Amino acid sequence: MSVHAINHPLVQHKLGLMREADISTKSFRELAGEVAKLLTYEATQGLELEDHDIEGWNGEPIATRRLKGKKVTVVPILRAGLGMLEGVTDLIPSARVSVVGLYRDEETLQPVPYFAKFANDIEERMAIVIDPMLATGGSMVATLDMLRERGCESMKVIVLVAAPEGIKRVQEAYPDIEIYTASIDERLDENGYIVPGLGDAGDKIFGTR
Ligand SMILES: O=P(O)(O)OC[C@H]1O[C@H](OP(=O)(O)OP(=O)(O)O)[C@H](O)[C@@H]1O
Ligand SMILES: O=c1cc[nH]c(=O)[nH]1
Ligand SMILES: [Mg+2]
Repeated sequence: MSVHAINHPLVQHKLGLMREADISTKSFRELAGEVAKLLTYEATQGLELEDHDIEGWNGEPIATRRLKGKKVTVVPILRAGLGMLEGVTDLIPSARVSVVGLYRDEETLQPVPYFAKFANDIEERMAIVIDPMLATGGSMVATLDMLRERGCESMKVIVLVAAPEGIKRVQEAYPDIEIYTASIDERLDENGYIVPGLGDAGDKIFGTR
């Protein structure tokens, strides 16, 4: 597995704004979508192209290229993953959306599933799983397990912030998966929150803090 920490200036600037203690719901939500879009640009670098000959503006043939390869399903992990969805589908408008609902039990830090609805042909698609926070990794691994059980072979992960603990957990369960993130942060605190992190991303996106 490779972890891609994206150091692009726009990503780093926007992530820095998201870390401000008194950020508004509006700004946090907008920035989550913007950073998700920039990370999607990076995560799709490897998509395959094929030759495509067309007739150009003056009637002459032009050799162009278009996307080949696998179809995509984007998989937001509820709730917070929804805050990244539009940023991703802006760049991949034809993607199907498969939704996984999980929350992390505050005491045990274990993921508790409450919803799942996948694209019908999930086994033919590349899944891009999106969630702002990769903390212990429990929610991400549970989601990847659901996808793999349904025959999905090709999976990528996009998170805004990742803890080393979460990366390790995903790496152990799925050695071949690529993770794209705006930052690998220092550690988890005693409550399983990423430090320095963003705080509770779901609450900040939905204004429920
Ligand atoms: O890596 P983990 O330790 O599993 O933690 C990360 C999960 O916790 C957060 O969701 P939360 O449980 O707060 O649900 P929410 O999105 O509904 O707020 C976050 O959005 C991830 O899904
Ligand atoms: O730092 C964290 C960890 C889990 N979930 C969050 O929203 N933030
Ligand atoms: Mg939350």
